[in-house]
Amino acid sequence: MKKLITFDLDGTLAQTAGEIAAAANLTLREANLPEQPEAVIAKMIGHGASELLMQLLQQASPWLGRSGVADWHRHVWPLFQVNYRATCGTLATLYPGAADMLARLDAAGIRLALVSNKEERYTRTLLRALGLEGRFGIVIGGDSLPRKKPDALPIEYCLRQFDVAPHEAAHLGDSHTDVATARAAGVEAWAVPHGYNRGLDIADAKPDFLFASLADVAEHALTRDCQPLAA
Ligand SMILES: O=C(O)COP(=O)(O)O
Ligand SMILES: [Mg+2]
Repeated sequence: MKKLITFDLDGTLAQTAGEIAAAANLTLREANLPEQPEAVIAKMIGHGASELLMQLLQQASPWLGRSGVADWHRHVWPLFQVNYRATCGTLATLYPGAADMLARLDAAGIRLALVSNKEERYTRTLLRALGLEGRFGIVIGGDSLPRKKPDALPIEYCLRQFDVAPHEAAHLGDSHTDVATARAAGVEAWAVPHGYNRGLDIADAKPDFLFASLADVAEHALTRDCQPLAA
């Protein structure tokens, strides 16, 4: 049994595309730029809010005029922060089985940590809204440490804090970034297919285990009995 499991948030534990798209489209409207469908914005999730705005502006480049994307980002980032602060945690929902999986792992004595690329202030707001405040021994956002996923640092930090060796740990995520982070830190890469991953098939990232559901993750973590989709 693993001693520590680190979890990605968006696309792994929670569906957040709706509230991120709402904040993004309100911001685009305020900036007189064309709105984007939620499905397009969902593919930009996974690198934090600031980078998502950068991608939105790159997409809008035909409408940006003479100012570059970086200038626009400086101008629009304060608006986006106001809007995301207002929507963060209002529309997001946990994927089925998320709360139960975490409770079961916690009860079994497995250390739990949250490693998201979302800025820490939004990460904490979201966890509170989802009823997961206090569930994780460590919460790391994209701006908590000098480097974020796919750098190994956030997971290495958790390993150090809990005094756990890499082979005793796993990272569960929804994206290529999560698999790459797990690899860089030397922990097992676990994945779920229900998330965002830029619209690509997460199986292509070759995680060590790919689970059909969060209930299967708990079953595997506790008994190693569950048959993953791929190994
Ligand atoms: O893009 C985000 O806001 C965060 O994404 P993550 O939780 O999947 O790392
Ligand atoms: Mg994710």
